[in-house]
Amino acid sequence: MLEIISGSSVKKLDTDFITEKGITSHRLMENAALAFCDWFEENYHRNDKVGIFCGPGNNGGDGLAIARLLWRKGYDIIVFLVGDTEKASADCRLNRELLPDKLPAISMSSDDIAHMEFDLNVVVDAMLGIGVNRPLAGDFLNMVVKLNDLSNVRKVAVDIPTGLPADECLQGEALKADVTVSFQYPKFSLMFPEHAGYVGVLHVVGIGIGNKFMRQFTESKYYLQPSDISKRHLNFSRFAHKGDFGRVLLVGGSYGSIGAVRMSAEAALRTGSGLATCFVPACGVDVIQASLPEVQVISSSGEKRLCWDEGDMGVNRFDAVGIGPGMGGSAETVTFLESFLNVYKGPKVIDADAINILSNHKKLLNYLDKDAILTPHIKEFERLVGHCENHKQRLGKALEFSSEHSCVLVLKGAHTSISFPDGTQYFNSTGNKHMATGGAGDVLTGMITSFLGQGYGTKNAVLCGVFQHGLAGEIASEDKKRGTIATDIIQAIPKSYLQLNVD
Ligand SMILES: NC(=O)C1=CN([C@@H]2O[C@H](COP(=O)(O)OP(=O)(O)OC[C@H]3O[C@@H](n4cnc5c(N)ncnc54)[C@H](O)[C@@H]3O)[C@@H](O)[C@H]2O)[C@@H](O)CC1
Ligand SMILES: [K+]
Repeated sequence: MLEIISGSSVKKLDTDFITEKGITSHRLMENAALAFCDWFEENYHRNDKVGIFCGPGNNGGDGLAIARLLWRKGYDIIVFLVGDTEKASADCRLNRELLPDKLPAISMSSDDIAHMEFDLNVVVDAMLGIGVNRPLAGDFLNMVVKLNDLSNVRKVAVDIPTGLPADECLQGEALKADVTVSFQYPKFSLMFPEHAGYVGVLHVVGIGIGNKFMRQFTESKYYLQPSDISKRHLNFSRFAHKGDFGRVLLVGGSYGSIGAVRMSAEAALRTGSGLATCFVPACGVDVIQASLPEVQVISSSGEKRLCWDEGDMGVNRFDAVGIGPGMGGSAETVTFLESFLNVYKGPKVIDADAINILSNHKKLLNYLDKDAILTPHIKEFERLVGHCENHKQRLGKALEFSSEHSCVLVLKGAHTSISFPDGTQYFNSTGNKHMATGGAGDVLTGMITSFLGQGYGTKNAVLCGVFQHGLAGEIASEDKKRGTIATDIIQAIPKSYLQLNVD
């Protein structure tokens, strides 16, 4: 499990680690540079022309160490020094002294920056790291603007893109990296969607600080890794029968929006549910039976919209329920949702239109409990809790909501966050931009519901569901890119099990 800790904790952690291990800060910087270079060698050729832009702090020190190590490996390197070298940190100074004489290092004056012409394939950004404490100005700003304007050049940020604060939202400008290679722990601000265009693809490389040591710094924020997920999966014996894999109910649909609940049901089956049933308005019955023969269908008496008839409608025989996709927000449906939540007492995923109904009828929030998982995207979330200025505020409100209503809150998007009532918050590491397609959320609902039905328990179900949904999206988009659609994600679920080595 990778912990996400604040910039100030990172500094304290580094200092404590150095003291306890009896190593120098220079050694830790060398570890960081070596880890970066291992990653770099796997991704870039020696015939690439690499410009390494170094500032005067420890981020610049990393850059200078990286320059020395890559140069020794035969890369074509040129170093550009930005900022006041008189103010260089001790480790930056030391790495400057260790640069081989033959490795070109150019101190960039303001004039040089203004007139600079680039002939580079790769930019390595080591101007400023987590020490940034004010918006960029002067030479740093000018250099960043110039680098951002370059096209056909890959930009790789060391630890964090220059200008991006570790814990806050960006004010002003920052380097727009294609890839960010962050050391040991992903910084909090790398999770914010408003920073996506600056961070690019995020990689985290270890620099030798063990998890055990980091525990004392925990801020209850975690970045999910494949190994965290594999161990949360249940094993089933060869004597298992369909009842062991759970009976799930997917509730939703309205005239013109039956596909949503159908996709949730198919996703649940592909995730392993033994039996999946859809509860839809009458107009949806034939659609589902004809297109998905593996599911059973319960018809609501409402022709075009879900209506609650009477009694408990037998819903408590299901092990888990996913409710909301495509159900709309008509008056009958509001009554339906209230009756459903009043009657059904098992684990449930509440999504899409059901969330919008909760936003418009706040008294229904009283039905939330520890077995409820809400999965809003950002707009649905803000309908629920009100407008947020930025993602940092949203993440704070997600934790508040989860604690106030004792439920799990999944805030969907890049690095989907999962907030628990005990104050822990997990961030997803799988998925990509090609998953931003209609129906992807319905697939997630089906997957989490399926894990709930298989007896995973709320926490394991939601973590496995979110992670594996992203993984299936990555697999689906490998050869489809922006042509990926939600049903492709469903088709890729079986392969996501193979990748996690879960049978
Ligand atoms: N022992 C450690 O702390 C380690 C740190 N590492 C690297 O060190 C980095 C942090 O180093 P530092 O704390 O020295 O910080 P930085 O290298 O990010 O820069 C700090 C310097 O920049 C100045 N500064 C801040 N905002 C500025 C702005 N907007 N414009 C111009 N100058 C500005 C500060 O006054 C300070 O002098 C990490 O991001 C990481 O790359 C790694 O080497 C791993 C080990
Ligand atoms: K940087």
